[in-house]
This record gives sequence, C-alpha cells and structure tokens, in this order.
Amino acid sequence: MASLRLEAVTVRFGDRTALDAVDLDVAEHEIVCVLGPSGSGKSTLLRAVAGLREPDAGRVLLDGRDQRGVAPHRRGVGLMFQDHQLFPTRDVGGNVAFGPRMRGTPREEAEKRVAELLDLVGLPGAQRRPVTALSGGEQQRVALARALAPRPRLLMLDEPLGQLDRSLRERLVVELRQLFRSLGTTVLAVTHDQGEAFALADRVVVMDRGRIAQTGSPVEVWLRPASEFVARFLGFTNIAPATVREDTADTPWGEVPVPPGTPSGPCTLLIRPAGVRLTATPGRGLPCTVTARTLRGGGFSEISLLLDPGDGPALEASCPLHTAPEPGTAVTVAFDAGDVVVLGQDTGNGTARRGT
Ligand SMILES: Nc1ncnc2c1ncn2[C@@H]1O[C@H](COP(=O)(O)OP(=O)(O)OP(=O)(O)O)[C@@H](O)[C@H]1O
Repeated sequence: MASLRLEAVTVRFGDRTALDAVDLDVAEHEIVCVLGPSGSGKSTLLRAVAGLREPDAGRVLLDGRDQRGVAPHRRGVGLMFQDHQLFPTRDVGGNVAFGPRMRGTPREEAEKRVAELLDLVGLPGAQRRPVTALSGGEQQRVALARALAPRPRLLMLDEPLGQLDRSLRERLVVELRQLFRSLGTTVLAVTHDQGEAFALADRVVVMDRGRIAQTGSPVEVWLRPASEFVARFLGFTNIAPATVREDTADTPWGEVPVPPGTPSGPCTLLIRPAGVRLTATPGRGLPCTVTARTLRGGGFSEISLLLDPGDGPALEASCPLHTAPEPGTAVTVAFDAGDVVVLGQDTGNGTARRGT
C-alpha cells in the first residue's frame, strides 16, 4: 500500500481553475474522503492522481515518486467510478478477473483471486451470475471487487455509493470501512454526501472552488467547522455576524456566551443546533415560537426544531425525540458556549497537511 502526496497541484480548463495549488497528504492505510459541492474540483483531484489528467503545475507523488509522465495503468492505482461501469456481457467472475487477466495473470490464479474477493465483498460463489441480474448494491460490490483485484497501491472511489438508496448506503459504508481496515488499503474517496464521508473516513477534506477549505477528523470538522462556507456546506444555519466582548457575544439573538479565550471584536458566529437549549425558566432567555419540526439523525433519535424569535433570524435547535414541543408552542431558549464556534475567513489553502 502507498502513501500519496499532492504538492501545489493546479489544474486549469481554459480560464477556469479546477484545482488551485492543492496540498494534500494521504498516509499509508489512511482513508481520506474529499467532500464538497458540485464543481468544487473533487473528480479533477482524483483524475490528477490517477494520471487521467496531468496537472498544469505542482506534483503528484506516490510513495515519494513523482508521477509526471507515468501512464495511468502503471501507477498501481485502482479506480471505482460512480456508475460502476461493469461489462454487461461478462458475468460476475469475468468482470472481477478483468484486471488480473489483462496483466497476464494465469487463469487458475485469477480464478482463485476472484473467489477470494467475492467472499470478501459478501458475494461468495457469484462468479457465473450475469451482472445484469444483480441489484444495485450487488453491482456495487462487484465493482469494488473488480477495483481491488489487481491489488492497487491506492484505491480511489468516486461517489462509490452514489446510486444506492440511503439504507443500503448506510449499511455498505460501514462494511466498506471494515473491509479497507482489514486489508490495510489506502483510500482516497470523493463524495458530496457528508454522512457517507463521515462514516467512511479517518479524515475528511472539504473543498471549495478548487481549494481545500478544511481538513480534519470527521468529529473535528463536525464540531468545529473552520469557516462559514464549511458550516453552511455541512447544513448549519445558525450563523450570524457578532461582536465578542470578553466571554459573551452580541448577536441578532441577543447575548450569547462564547468559549473561554475567544478574541474580542467582530466575527461570524455559529451556534450548533445542539447548543440551542430549550429552558424551563420563562423570562430568562430568548422567547421563541416553534414553527416546524423534522426528524433527524441516523436512527431518527433527534428532532430538529425551527424556532422563530420574533425579531432576529430563525434558529435551529435539536432536541430529543420524546421531549420535542409541537409547532406553535412558545418556548424559551438559552445558549451553550460549548456549541458556539467562531468561524474563520473562507478558503485559504495550505492547511491540508496531516496533523497541521
Ligand atoms: N473536461 C473539462 N472541461 C472543462 N471544464 C471542466 C472539465 N472537467 C471539469 N471542469 C470544470 O472544473 C471544475 C471542477 O469540476 P469537477 O468535476 O472536478 O468537480 P466535482 O467537485 O467533482 O463536481 P461533481 O460533484 O458535480 O462531480 C468545474 O467548474 C467543472 O466545470
């Protein structure tokens, strides 16, 4: 398995910069998920690593070796694209054996490898089934087995579960993570689905217009989005201009406590929905009316409440399923400094190295 390094990789299409001096390290055995809105440069990044598009500037290094001029099939990189691209005229075994056979692996050895891989992806004995007779999730597994068959140094996945329905995706993503862990595979995946990225990755990289907006563990990024762009991309909406004075901030929702050590002055503030608490003490806090409620969270254990504070922007609060008040209920809100985040400026680059 390999380590990957991108050094100031830039890719342009005419006057459009799809990747803008991107620095990124992926360690051996690490699973990194690149996340970002449509057009942010995710696929271009994969294509540059795979050698399907040479960078206009910068370097791609695999195990420390510059890949400029190395043909895609000589990079030892496995690619799995969104639409699986299985060969419809070949059966499952024929699809999985394709890579090894192209490399001249003897038939018997290739067949052994196919059997091992089909066991691994949970389709034992499926060699002779036509791929057209498989469900979407089964096709996904075959595509994965095919990508793993040539023993790639680095496996790259482009929207690996994009075509599947949510429940299947949630199950497969857990299986994939376990599989990559047990194989020790180095993985670079791209997706626009944050749930998928957070479930799969050791580290997520959020992209914004060809640059890296934030990199960190899923928990770090979820708890501390670096900028307004990242916070909004993750779906947070309680974001407002504020002015910090000592341990509180003036906001459109009144005074909000901020974490100790927050620098004074103007800033943009995020209050995570978990930090918007409904209190039982009327008169102390911000009076609001519940305007809507939505089920949230994997097991639907949480309710997202939309609150109207009368004057000031709407607020989102999260609260446990059993205690969620009905729309129309008058509530009082207090804020928890632990879920208040001072957001930085939007996209700077150069914060993408591991551990920085
Ligand atoms: N072959 C191309 N010719 C011209 N422009 C391109 C080409 N490929 C990509 N681009 C542009 O480069 C930018 C990045 O595209 P890219 O496909 O990498 O984004 P993405 O994040 O993968 O998007 P999506 O999630 O929609 O697949 C976009 O503005 C896109 O229009």
